[in-house]
Amino acid sequence: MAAAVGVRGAGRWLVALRCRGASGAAMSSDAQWLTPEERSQLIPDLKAAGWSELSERDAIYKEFSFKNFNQVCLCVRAFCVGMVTGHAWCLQPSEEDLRSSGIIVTDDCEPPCQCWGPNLGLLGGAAGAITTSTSPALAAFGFMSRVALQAEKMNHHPEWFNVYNKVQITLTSHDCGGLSKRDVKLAQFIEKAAASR
Ligand SMILES: C[C@H](O)[C@H](O)[C@H]1CNC2=NC(N)=NC(=O)C2=N1
Repeated sequence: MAAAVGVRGAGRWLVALRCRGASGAAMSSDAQWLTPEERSQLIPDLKAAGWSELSERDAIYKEFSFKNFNQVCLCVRAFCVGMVTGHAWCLQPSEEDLRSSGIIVTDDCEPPCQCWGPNLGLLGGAAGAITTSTSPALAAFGFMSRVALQAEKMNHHPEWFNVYNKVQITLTSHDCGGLSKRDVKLAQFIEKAAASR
């Protein structure tokens, strides 16, 4: 899978390790294994962020857990979508509509929220308010979607497992049979994606 390429320079042997694809052709420099120096520089940062090294193979692992987020008060009795000449169109989405869009509906608006229509001002007492938040499962899916797009862009894919709000991720480079710079780059992206949820 991997080949050691010796280069004679300045009286000593410099060794660069490259990963090889299925055809046996050396892959781009981006596909190189991590050098020992890079490992000692980059892996501690990832460990500090919660990644661990697997004992059974050269890979890193982290579990992400998602909670409710985007808690906002939403007007449901008068959910106004626009205004023309002083009149707002008010929809009345059912709880079922909201739930099927991944919105959690509870009755505990805290603090009591006021309902505002776009360009309209306070809608007043006619509008009922509920607390809403996106479901943890949907938060996990959103995170996975962002990671999946990046993985496609890099042509480098995580091994992952998702149940409800948990996403377990293992990163390794199959063509290298171990960690490469691509794993570090993807792990760094994953950290950002998890932080921006
Ligand atoms: C053919 C395709 O380019 C390869 O199979 C890519 C796809 N994604 C990959 N992802 C990972 N993690 N390792 C790889 O070696 C790899 N190779």
